[in-house]
Amino acid sequence: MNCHDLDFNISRLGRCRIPSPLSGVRFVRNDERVLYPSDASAIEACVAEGKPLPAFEAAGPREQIYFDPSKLKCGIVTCGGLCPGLNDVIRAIVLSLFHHYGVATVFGFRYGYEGLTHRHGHRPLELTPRAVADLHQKGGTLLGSSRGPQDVSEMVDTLERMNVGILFAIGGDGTLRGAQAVTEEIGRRNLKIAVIGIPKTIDNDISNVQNSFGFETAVSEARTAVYSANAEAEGARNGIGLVKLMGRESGFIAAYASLAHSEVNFCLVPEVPFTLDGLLAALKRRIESRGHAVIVVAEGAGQDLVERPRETDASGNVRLGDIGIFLRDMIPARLKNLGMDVTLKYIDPSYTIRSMPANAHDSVFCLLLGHHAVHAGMTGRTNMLVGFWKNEFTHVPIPLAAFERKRIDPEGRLWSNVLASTGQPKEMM
Ligand SMILES: Nc1ncnc2c1ncn2[C@@H]1O[C@H](COP(=O)(O)OP(=O)(O)OP(=O)(O)O)[C@@H](O)[C@H]1O
Ligand SMILES: O=P(O)(O)OC[C@H]1O[C@](O)(CO)[C@@H](O)[C@@H]1O
Repeated sequence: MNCHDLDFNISRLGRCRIPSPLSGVRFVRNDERVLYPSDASAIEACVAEGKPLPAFEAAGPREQIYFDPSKLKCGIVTCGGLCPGLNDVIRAIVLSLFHHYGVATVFGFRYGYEGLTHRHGHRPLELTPRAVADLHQKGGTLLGSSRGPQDVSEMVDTLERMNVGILFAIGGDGTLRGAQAVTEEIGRRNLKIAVIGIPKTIDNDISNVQNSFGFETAVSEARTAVYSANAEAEGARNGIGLVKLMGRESGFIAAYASLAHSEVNFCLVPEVPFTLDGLLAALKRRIESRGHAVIVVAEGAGQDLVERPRETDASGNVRLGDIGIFLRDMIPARLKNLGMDVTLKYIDPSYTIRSMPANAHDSVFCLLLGHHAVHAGMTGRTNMLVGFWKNEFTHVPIPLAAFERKRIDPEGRLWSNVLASTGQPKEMM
């Protein structure tokens, strides 16, 4: 992607026309920009060529809004896998709409995009401040979620019939592509409906978004599993603790959990290929010298080593082979052939982690994401998501976020840290 692609104008429904009551909003932000990228050479190149520096629009409340709060109805939908903080975001949107702007009608569409079609018969929930009061204390999503294609035209029919002015779509790259398809259909019908995305991915793999909500909770829960794996490994002769964590194409949870617990000896991520022989040789050396080892593997790592189901899930995401089970079975068997008996304990906390309530930091993050989503929607912005970049909340056009995954740069600073703490991956090839 050319860095100038980021110097954009966010889509808007039209000119702002209604003075905002901004009852509870303390400050109003002008159209500031958050520079991208932080890479000095890219910035120097822009300056040398006389081009404007690429930037995201800063998020925040504006002096004028597009919708009339007294007539506005909004909808919220959650799609894809669970993630800590989903309920916090739902609650933040409802409370911001109500308290900051005086919007009283918010529908919660049930079970993902299914709830926007009529054929599944899911009736929307009415989300009042009272209905969401304690929501942030629970994991999961009040609304339910789903995968699988839905008829976009039918979804827009529902929005039109229910007179929804802003749809908030909370989900991963699939959900965001769906939100874009909905926006395009809205445009074809010339309707005044805004669609705002809030990126949800436990894998932290949305492009042009520095951090996504739930990731920090996931890392801290993953660290608990790594502690247990380490205790099990140290408690046995030739003990190995093996932990599998989520991360289909991006190994951020595995990498950060490894950094958070520097006892991890091998961190295997999708971005860095390895061979079984290389891993076994390094593992054997480690156990010979220290008597135990801890391995963290992301679910998408080593896919060339395992049998893959040749299937997709309902949304078309490729199903992965189970690298955790493969290593659990292969490591003791192959090390035995090499003359070493080991005791391996396997921990897969994936679903436990992603269904947790958000930790304190993620709760704050979700609250602010929800508020910024409401501010953006109220001004008539559309086909965008609320991002986070250089510690600023930003407006990111959906096409810049949903079509290419963010992945670990193996040569980058994070990965250098992983190398420094494990000292292993390069010799495992
Ligand atoms: N191009 C698209 N047009 C319309 N709907 C889409 C499109 N791409 C994905 N969707 C829909 O978006 C929903 C969520 O997609 P998906 O199941 O891939 O989860 P996700 O949002 O990527 O979250 P996760 O990160 O948990 O996988 C599904 O109902 C899927 O059918
Ligand atoms: O089992 P499910 O619900 O389809 O979700 C699994 C996937 O969802 C993710 O958590 C992304 O949200 C991936 O890491 C994982 O592969």
